[in-house]
Amino acid sequence: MQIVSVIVDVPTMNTDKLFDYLVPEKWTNFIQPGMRVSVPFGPRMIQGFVIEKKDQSDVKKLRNINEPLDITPVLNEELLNLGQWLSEEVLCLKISAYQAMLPAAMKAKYEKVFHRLDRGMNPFLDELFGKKDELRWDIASKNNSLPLLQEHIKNGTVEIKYIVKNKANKKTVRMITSVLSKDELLTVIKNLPSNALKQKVVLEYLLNSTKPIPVKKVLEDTNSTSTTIKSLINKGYLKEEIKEEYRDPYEHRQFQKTTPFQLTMEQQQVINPIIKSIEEDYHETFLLNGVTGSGKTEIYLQSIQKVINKGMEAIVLVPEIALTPQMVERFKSRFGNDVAVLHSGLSIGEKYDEWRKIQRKEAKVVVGARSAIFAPFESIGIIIIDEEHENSYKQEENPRYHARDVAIYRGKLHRCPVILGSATPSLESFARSQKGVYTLLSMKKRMNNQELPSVSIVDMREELREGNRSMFSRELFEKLQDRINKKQQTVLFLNRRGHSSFVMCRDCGYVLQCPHCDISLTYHRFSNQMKCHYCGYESVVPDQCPECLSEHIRYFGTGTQKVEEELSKLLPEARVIRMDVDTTSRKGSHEKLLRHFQDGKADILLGTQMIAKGLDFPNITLVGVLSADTMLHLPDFRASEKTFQLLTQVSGRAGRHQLVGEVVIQTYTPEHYSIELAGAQDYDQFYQREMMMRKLGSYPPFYFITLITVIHEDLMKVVSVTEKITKHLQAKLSNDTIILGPTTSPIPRINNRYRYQCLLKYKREPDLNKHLRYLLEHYQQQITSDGLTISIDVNPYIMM
Ligand SMILES: Nc1ncnc2c1ncn2[C@@H]1O[C@H](COP(=O)(O)OP(=O)(O)OP(=O)(O)O)[C@@H](O)[C@H]1O
Ligand SMILES: [Zn+2]
Ligand SMILES: [Zn+2]
Repeated sequence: MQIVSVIVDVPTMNTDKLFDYLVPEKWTNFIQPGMRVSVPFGPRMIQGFVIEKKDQSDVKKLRNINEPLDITPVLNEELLNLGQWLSEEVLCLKISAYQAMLPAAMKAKYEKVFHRLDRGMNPFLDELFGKKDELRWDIASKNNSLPLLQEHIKNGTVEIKYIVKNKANKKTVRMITSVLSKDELLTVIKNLPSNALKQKVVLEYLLNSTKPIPVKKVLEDTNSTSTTIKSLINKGYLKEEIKEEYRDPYEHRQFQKTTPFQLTMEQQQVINPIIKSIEEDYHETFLLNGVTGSGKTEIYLQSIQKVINKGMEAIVLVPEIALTPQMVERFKSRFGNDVAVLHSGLSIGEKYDEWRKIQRKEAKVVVGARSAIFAPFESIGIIIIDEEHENSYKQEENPRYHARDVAIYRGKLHRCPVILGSATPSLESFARSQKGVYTLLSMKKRMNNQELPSVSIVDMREELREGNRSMFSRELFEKLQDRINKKQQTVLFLNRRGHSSFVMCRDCGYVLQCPHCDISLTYHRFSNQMKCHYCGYESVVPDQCPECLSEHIRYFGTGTQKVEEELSKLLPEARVIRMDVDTTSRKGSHEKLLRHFQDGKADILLGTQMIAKGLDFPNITLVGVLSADTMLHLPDFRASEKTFQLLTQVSGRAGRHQLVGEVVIQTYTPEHYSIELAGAQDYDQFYQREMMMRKLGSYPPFYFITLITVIHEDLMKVVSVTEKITKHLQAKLSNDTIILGPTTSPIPRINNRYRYQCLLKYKREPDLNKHLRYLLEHYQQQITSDGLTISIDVNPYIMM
């Protein structure tokens, strides 16, 4: 008897365990762990992952699996174990861990159908089903036939079936070739009846080709129809075949092959220990701390080359926002078709195809955003995380994992190096390098010994005092003019995070709020509407203050559009490219805008976070930061760190090649240490200062933190559940652990649901996850049926 244990696609705590099923004889040898199967679960068919095979089960009456959904396993043994580990580490359901590892196309899609059981005479069913046995739910619903069908289900003439659909479809193309020799073809053509003109054209077209040609191309080139082709196939002159084709997002791009650079002394020193660990097969985590433009990417490329030479594979993670065409190009130009790329700009089908290249070992290197850490490689020789300090490596929904932790887990298993690279490492990572947990590798010099750009910090309060009301300080404006005269390029950076355009009454100070969330509405200039970024609520912009009826109500804050307008007034001759969510939402637009800038078709690149990273253009000699401190005031203990990192990153875009760079940072709080030290580009000093603050506040890296948020529409309930959770943990956890709460969350209400939280700070709580799991189980009933949400974030990056 063949039995398999399956994790089923039902996302609740109750079902977060293995269910046993029998494997019908015909599939005994076929079914393997890691395959997806469809299985009966209650009255439905659902998708599941086979975790293990066994001969015995404690369950008496087992049901059969319905059918396999894969030919080969989609999760290998390593990934199956990794999912188990992940679910324990971040307290998520196993099914969500496994789903996170696969491309979206492989998530189950369910279809409900009615199945006719009685073939007798029934006019209603005859009409509804026609000659078929099955009828799709949505069609029945459209016909308003559901109530009558319900009757038939009750008396057993119809049943409901659930079908698990595979969304993961492969792209295929129809190809044709001639099966005749050239001479035979010529004879056929000669003997064709005179009215078979079209057939003649097609056969003549195929005279000179021996390889299969896509049908589509033949039709286009000969201006014929598929009927013509079909009759030629029927006559036995042509042969048709179906070929699978990858959707290649970079199909139309040419990549010029690059060769490795001769490494500088500093680069050589840094790469030696990495190569040693590749050659001698041991795991080590390196923190590669190199200033912007010091040549970190070249270190990655040459290390990967070593790995490929050994016949092994490489994973490279890049923050989503930095997965620019320029970045992809650097890898594709060095390794050609060995590179697969995974990021959110690809369509579902393209992602699926890139993933399959990896699974089939047709790619050696994957360059991708966070989830590429689960690439199904089997002999990994190196894992690289570029810009390791980026918060986007933490997933902010279940499973709430951090790619860095997964990287180190896999690195240990594969006995290979893990490289964390950054000009501004996260405080946690740098602290670990100081303690010797990670090996620190530093590069302090830029290529060609080019100086880091000089930074000047401008106090915008001073500007205002001296009568300058513009969003540009006099210094920045002068420099902007100067670059335009010199035909050099400028990057203007506007920090939008934590800073949106809101509408305020100038008389009474009233700010327009979302009626469902305790947060102000954002003004959208293009549609002239107010929008809530949390729940999607929209309203028109009022021309009167709802509070005091004053007409002096208008929007504040600086959006990229507003800056663009101002630029066109002050510097009408400047050619500006604006890059933000609005101008880059269309596929390929990001790439196009950057190419424009690179080709010198613009003087100023104006943008948000998305231009802070990865840009490496020789003609950029000025970087202006319009509003350095907007992030500083967020209720987040990492606010200073984020500000420092971002300012350093943006500044690093200037003067990377021959020309010298300058940076102007505008701020209202020039005395804040994160701005001052970003200006001085002094990471070490910043690290010392910030560590002191973290120690004072009992924050990471001195303490671990876990954030519990309770959400429900009934405020009383939220308060009482949070209180009970806090009490429970107070009783269970050690006295050294700090428990803050219950308190309202920084955003107290989203979409009419109230939010309370409890923050844990601890040095050692080996049983914490056990206690937390107990709480989740305890509230399971209310979570499934009463709309209660308890979100647990181990090592949170968003404190709202
Ligand atoms: N050994 C070398 N010889 C000559 N040029 C090099 C060498 N290494 C790197 N470069 C070039 O120097 C420039 C900066 O290098 P790179 O972009 O790799 O730096 P980085 O540290 O990754 O920068 P950032 O973190 O700021 O993006 C690039 O144009 C790169 O091609
Ligand atoms: Zn008012
Ligand atoms: Zn809202």
